[in-house]
Amino acid sequence: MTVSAQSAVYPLKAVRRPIPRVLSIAGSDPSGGAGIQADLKSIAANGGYGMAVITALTVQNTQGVTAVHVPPVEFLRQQLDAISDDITVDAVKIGMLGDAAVIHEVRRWLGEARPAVVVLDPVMIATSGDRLLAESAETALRELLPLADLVTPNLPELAMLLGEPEATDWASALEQGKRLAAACGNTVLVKGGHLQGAGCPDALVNTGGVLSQDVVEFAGRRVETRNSHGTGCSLSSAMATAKARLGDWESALRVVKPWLQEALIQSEVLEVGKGNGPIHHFHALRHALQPGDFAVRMWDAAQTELAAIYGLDFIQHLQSGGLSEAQFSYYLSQDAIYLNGYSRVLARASALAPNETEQLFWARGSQMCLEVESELHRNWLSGRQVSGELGPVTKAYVDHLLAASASGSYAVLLAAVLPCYWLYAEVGQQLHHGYLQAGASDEHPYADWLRTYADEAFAEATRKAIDITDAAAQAASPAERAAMMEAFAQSCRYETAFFDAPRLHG
Ligand SMILES: Nc1ncnc2c1ncn2[C@@H]1O[C@H](COP(=O)(O)OP(=O)(O)OP(=O)(O)O)[C@@H](O)[C@H]1O
Ligand SMILES: Cc1ncc(CO)c(N)n1
Repeated sequence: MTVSAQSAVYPLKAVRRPIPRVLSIAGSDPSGGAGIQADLKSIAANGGYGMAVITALTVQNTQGVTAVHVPPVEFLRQQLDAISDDITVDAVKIGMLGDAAVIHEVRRWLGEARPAVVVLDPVMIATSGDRLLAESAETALRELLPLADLVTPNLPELAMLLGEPEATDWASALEQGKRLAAACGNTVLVKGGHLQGAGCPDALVNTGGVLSQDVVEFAGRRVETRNSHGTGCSLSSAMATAKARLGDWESALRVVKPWLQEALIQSEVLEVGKGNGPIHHFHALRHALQPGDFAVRMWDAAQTELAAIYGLDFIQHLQSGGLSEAQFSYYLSQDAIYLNGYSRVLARASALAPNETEQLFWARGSQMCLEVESELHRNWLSGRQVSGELGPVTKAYVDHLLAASASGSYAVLLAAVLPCYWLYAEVGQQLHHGYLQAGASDEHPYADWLRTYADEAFAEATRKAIDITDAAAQAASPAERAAMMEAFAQSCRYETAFFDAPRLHG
């Protein structure tokens, strides 16, 4: 076998500029879905540093454009020169130009600044059908085409630039693309967005041998959505960015097309406007968890078990006073055994804690468990008939906690230990409240026990334990967070089982 220099197993592309500096010269869309607003999002989402020189202001929302204001061209010149006097521009995307004076000014600037990559989106008419380029400026726009490396017309724009009728099928759109590319001497991105059918293809067309073939097609599925406002702006600025980063148009469209398709698919979550809504440029960005977010998720996950706990005979009879002495004694004895195991697990949390504050918090919790355990023996269990044998639910619950402590993840361990604080505090408060509501009778057989329940110091410790666990979730990886939710939910189920164990095993 001969080994050639071109036979790399995985031919890596040379990165041209890791974070290209990309300038958008375009109009403003205050609704944020098109124009420079879309361009800046698109540039950032595709790994570039975005800049913007505004050619025109539009009064626009997802339903249409109602006014256009083109500021003095002198001011445009100052903006463009301010950028190129100071900053190396790796790529330029040109969008809405408004009128012929603006086009001439941009043309002058391109001739002087000579940016390495120029993408021209020949914007004439908005998705809503409103004009964004004065009719008298169409000739000036045609003359600008040869200064661009890539032109990205939609089908009506392609037809207008050629002075031909609009293509109604993909094959004739590609033929028109070839004619425009040959006329301008550059690459044309022919877009299938305006065609009908299940597919939504795009193609890069260049008749000068720049591409691997004259026509390079990229198949795509049509996304069923009204949210197509600004797809053309987003595509052209993403292409400018990806070209500067990856070095060639084909590599650029290979990453940009799937990105755009996903942005269309996920656009529904944005819920912006009543008309043609924007696409979701940052669909790939995982939003960082904010403080309190994970606590809410855990609380939501605990609701089913909490409802189950309130429905248990044990809890209802403890509240009413009808609970049998045997079941109450079983519960107390298992609680003492459980607390001993729980104390060891909290000591492990203390050992894994990332700082002294948390180390001390769990160490104190661990110590408190042992104190409560001996108080149970001293004050509650000494006069009772109890076996002191390890029950099946107690064993399973403690084993689950020990397994979580063996996982080595502080965050997962905290999620496992939290329900014992949180659900117990919650149930305790409800039981105590119910006892007070019913008149706080001394005749209640479990009056002493119910009085100990609503302990403010324990509620405070519970709040702190929730905050620490929430913070640990913020620092955790997505996989670790999933394991946290699993460990938390499992402990919640054991909390329910623990209250139900006296009925089954007592
Ligand atoms: N429904 C869709 N599903 C998938 N891709 C689409 C859809 N609509 C448009 N696209 C893609 O979006 C890009 C822009 O295409 P389109 O032909 O809509 O441009 P445009 O008319 O200039 O956009 P704009 O709506 O911003 O004026 C192309 O890559 C096209 O394939
Ligand atoms: C400012 C601006 N530029 C371009 C378009 C094309 O979508 C638009 N709607 N608004």
